[in-house]
Amino acid sequence: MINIKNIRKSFEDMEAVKNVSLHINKGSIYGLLGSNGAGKTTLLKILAGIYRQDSGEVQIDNQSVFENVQIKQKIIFLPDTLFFFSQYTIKQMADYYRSLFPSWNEERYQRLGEVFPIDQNKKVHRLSKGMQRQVAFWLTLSTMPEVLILDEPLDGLDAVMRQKVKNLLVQDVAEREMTVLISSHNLREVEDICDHVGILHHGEIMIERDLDDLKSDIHKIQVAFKAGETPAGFLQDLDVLYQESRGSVLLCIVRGKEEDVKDKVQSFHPVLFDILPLTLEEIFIYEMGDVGYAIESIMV
Ligand SMILES: Nc1ncnc2c1ncn2[C@@H]1O[C@H](COP(=O)(O)OP(=O)(O)OP(=O)(O)O)[C@@H](O)[C@H]1O
Repeated sequence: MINIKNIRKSFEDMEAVKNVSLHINKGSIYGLLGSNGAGKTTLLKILAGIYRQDSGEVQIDNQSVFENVQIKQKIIFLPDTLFFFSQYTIKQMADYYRSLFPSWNEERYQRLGEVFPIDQNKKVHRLSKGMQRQVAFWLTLSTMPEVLILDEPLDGLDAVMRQKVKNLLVQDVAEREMTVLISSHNLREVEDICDHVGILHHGEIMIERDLDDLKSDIHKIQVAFKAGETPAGFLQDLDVLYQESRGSVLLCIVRGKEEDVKDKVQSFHPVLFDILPLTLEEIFIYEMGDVGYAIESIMV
């Protein structure tokens, strides 16, 4: 559905996106993660047709996005800094969206008024930051987008509202195969809804995988040996991303299939051995460490 091929984008002499390729299937929720300044927002804006890439292709349903009005009516980009016309009420903003998007669904708009309990006659600018974000989702989801591009989408929402919004997103994906691309630093928030993740660093995609596959391929192990000494060859046998000693216990983050890691560790006859899954946040931290993003003593 979304195909990005070898795109590059520079701002003056600074290359923000370097030869990025991505494929996002229809009906999937893709988490775009990355360090500060990695190029996430630039990539999202290229995909939304706001920026034009310097080279490469960006296609949705096999059509180029930039200056393509038809495709742009199917996409909504919700930036981290929201825009509303000053002086407009929610109702007036809804009129504007209604005129802009042929796919606007009035029944959905009215139903979502129960999820977002805000008076439609209120001026959007006078609402709190979190309430403005609720309005943004209210209007956005009423347009029934085929592709939803979200930059830090849950910022400012309270815990109940975050859950409600996540449920609405998942519901639209399940019921009408909406495709969602989310960029967020809040990995705990995106972990439970994304099915794919891509990690961007210095403008390049480091990892792009199905989230379950990614999680099944990286583990935290705690291991200790008789006499407190790590046997020669133990670490060389494993694909270690990070290691730290705590007394006689060695803590490691290792890549590999769980069964293979278990077999290798057990062949060294440890007196203590635990293998634990990692959260997406931990995977992100250790993968970033592997490409030289400083991590020290952050084992959790
Ligand atoms: N309009 C612009 N003009 C010049 N440089 C820009 C512009 N927009 C982004 N950049 C630069 O491009 C790089 C990538 O920025 P971008 O906003 O895409 O990163 P990001 O991954 O979204 O970062 P963050 O997580 O901090 O929001 C940064 O070095 C930034 O300074």
